[in-house]
Amino acid sequence: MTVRINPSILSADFVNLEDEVARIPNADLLHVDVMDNHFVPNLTFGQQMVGRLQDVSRVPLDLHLMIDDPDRWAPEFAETGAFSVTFHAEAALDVVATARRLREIGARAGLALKPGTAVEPYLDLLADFDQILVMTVEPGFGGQSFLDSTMPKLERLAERVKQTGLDVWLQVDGGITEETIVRAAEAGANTFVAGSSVFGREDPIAAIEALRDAALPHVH
Ligand SMILES: O=C(CO)[C@H](O)[C@H](O)COP(=O)(O)O
Ligand SMILES: [Co+2]
Repeated sequence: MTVRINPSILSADFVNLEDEVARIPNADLLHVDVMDNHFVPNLTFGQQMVGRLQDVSRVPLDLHLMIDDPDRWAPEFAETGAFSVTFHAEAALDVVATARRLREIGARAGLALKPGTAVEPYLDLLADFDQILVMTVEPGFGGQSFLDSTMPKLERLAERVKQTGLDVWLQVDGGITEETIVRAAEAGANTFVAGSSVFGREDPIAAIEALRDAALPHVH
């Protein structure tokens, strides 16, 4: 069974990012939250910054785009060489065309769903995606509490992934701790984003391993 732990740089010290990135050598991917102050009420990184993070990180980048017009911008972020690019279904005009562009550029294509967004319209589109991100908090800020109400959506996705035999990673993001990671793993997640419970700890390497150990017995 595979458990992926992707620390979110949103909870790191923004004036020491190169040092912060070096604190998580045992992470699977570095989760980078791109926010445009329109899709969410917060502003973080642009392409130039993402490109520099890519240069200094030995861990590949997992971009989470919380931006308007991903049809236009997601491919441009993929051009930075990111390992995966995940955009929000609520913001996109054509989720399949955008996913195909990402794959053409060489990035894994991800689709994110806010807590209130239904999964049903996307269940037949899984073949076009490499991962689905079920947001377990409202996007915009780190340090919020995990929403259990999102777990049925994850269960439905896990069931469909199993039925189809597709290799689609199921990611959760928001409020992941050593306790909530168990519930998310039981519901079908295998890829876990953690901001405050990694970068907020004195020993992020140990925090990553603790999360991994907590999830491992429960992933499907
Ligand atoms: O996408 C995000 C917020 O929109 C972040 O990735 C997420 O909130 C991580 O932070 P924490 O683990 O502290 O909840
Ligand atoms: Co995120």
